[in-house]
Amino acid sequence: MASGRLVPDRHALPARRIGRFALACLYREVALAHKPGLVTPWSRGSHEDMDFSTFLRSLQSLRHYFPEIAACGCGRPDFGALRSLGIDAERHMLRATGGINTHRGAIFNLGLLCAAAGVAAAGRQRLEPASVCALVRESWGASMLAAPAGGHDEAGLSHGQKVAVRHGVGGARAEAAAGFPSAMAVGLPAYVSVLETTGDETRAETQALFALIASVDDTNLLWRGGAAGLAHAKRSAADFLARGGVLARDWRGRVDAIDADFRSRRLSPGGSADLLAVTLFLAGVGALG
Ligand SMILES: CC(C)(COP(=O)(O)OP(=O)(O)OC[C@H]1O[C@@H](n2cnc3c(N)ncnc32)[C@H](O[C@H]2O[C@H](COP(=O)(O)OP(=O)(O)OP(=O)(O)O)[C@@H](O)[C@H]2O)[C@@H]1O)[C@@H](O)C(=O)NCCC(=O)NCCS
Ligand SMILES: Nc1ncnc2[nH]cnc12
Repeated sequence: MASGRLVPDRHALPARRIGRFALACLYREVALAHKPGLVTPWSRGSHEDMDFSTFLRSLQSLRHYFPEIAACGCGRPDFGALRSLGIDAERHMLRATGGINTHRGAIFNLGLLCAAAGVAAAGRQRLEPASVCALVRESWGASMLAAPAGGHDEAGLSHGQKVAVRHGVGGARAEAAAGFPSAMAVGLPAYVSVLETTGDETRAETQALFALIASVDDTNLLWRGGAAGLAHAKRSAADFLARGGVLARDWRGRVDAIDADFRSRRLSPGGSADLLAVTLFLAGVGALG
């Protein structure tokens, strides 16, 4: 694939549509009311340093990034071109939030999916969940595993890298490099099944989030709670699902109880929240083509 950001004008419209849709998916994730340990419009969850307005500022700072990376995808870029857009976007986000990491995972995951949707749109291929995920895996999977991480502290390691070393998990990079197996095999089926049964977006989103928490090795949970924290969060989510999930009559009360428990343990499933936004993107990508 050739590197380069120059994009012919005929790609501007689909790229804008793809990028705006990614932003809308991120908005739906943070706006979802009942979530365990995560920021909502009414709660900081397990976070002292951010709230809903921090996320809105972050989204505002990313409004050009997603259309831009989708447009870049139309030119069939190599990973280096995408990476430099991603690192720029991280900088904008950190400036807008006063140094708080709201969307680093999403900049990476949804950035890659926007670029893949751009590749497909430019090649007049149908936009489908499996094909855009396969494009991410086949086009950039090997390069993203080989690239150094963007988020560094004084020791030069991101939180994700530190827990990868300690606990041997792959995190955001392994998920994207494999073509988003958690979103495809866990988040999307849970979302689609509840949406078909109930017609209720909120319940479908909540069920998908819990299915993801029950199955993903979320490096945020590992960072904050260690192996015991991750295991506890997975068990709580699996138990919620086993008792009927969002199809149970008292589901909101049960989510709120799990939220209180996560907050008391300072647990936050930020990686699963990002993968909920990825799931929503995949659920709607077919309508963008
Ligand atoms: C490739 C990078 C994304 C680097 O990833 P790395 O694995 O090195 O780790 P992190 O920098 O720690 O970030 C990865 C974030 O990905 C999310 N995530 C976690 N687990 C998974 C998973 N299994 N699958 C998918 N995604 C996952 C998660 O994001 C959320 O957490 C963020 C908050 O994190 P953190 O700052 O650690 O949180 P706090 O607990 O609040 O910290 P303290 O309060 O304790 O200080 C939040 O933003 C969510 O989004 C992970 O955190 C990337 O950094 C990189 O290389 N970027 C360069 C750009 C690039 O290459 N772009 C390519 C083209 S787009
Ligand atoms: N709603 C949310 N709360 C906390 N961290 C997150 N990372 C992504 N979405 C999040």
